[in-house]
Amino acid sequence: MDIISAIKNRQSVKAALLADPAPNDSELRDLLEAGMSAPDHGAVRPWRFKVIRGDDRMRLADLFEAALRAKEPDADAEMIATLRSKPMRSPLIVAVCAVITENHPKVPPVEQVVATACATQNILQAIDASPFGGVLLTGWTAQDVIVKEGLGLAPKDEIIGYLYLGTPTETLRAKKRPEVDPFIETWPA
Ligand SMILES: Cc1cc2nc3c(=O)[nH]c(=O)nc-3n(C[C@H](O)[C@H](O)[C@H](O)COP(=O)(O)O)c2cc1C
Repeated sequence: MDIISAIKNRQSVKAALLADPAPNDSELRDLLEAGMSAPDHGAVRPWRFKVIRGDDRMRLADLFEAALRAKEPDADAEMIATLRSKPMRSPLIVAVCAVITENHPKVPPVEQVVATACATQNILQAIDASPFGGVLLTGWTAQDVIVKEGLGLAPKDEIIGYLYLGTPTETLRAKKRPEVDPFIETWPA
């Protein structure tokens, strides 16, 4: 497939449809390397990839639970169990983070977030071109300071999302994408 068709046909795979085998360390490195060609004002390289594999997903579940208990002391067992189950859906998670350089003379925090998002998209595109599948998910935990701290981040930093990875258990059906024309305007009108 040519590159333009590959971009137009990329799609995510539901986390629950991602099973073993997940990319091994070498395969994952190759996928993450696609992030290195993201546009990046000032070459700040704000992205960090926290790899959480196999049983270590339980540690992420522990962190999510601690954050929930702090946020909602009355959280019941069902809420806790639902949250804890999230990281267990796929065999491998990469928390894609932006470590923000504050007071950068040229590159405001929003541009560092955008650069990390661009890196994420490159990685999603690489995943789509591989035998593996992936999806970027967030939820409230991505903004939570306890989760950030547990992942080794400061409150100023951002969790762009949790990239769930594995091998798709179903063949994907092509998705219909929106027509681009409604999104195009000539300015000034
Ligand atoms: C920053 C970000 C966070 C997202 N978080 C969620 C999420 O928490 N839950 C969800 O169902 N989709 C979320 N999505 C959307 C999915 O990643 C995905 O794009 C969506 O399932 C549609 O699939 P597609 O990529 O094939 O169009 C998020 C997307 C982005 C860019």
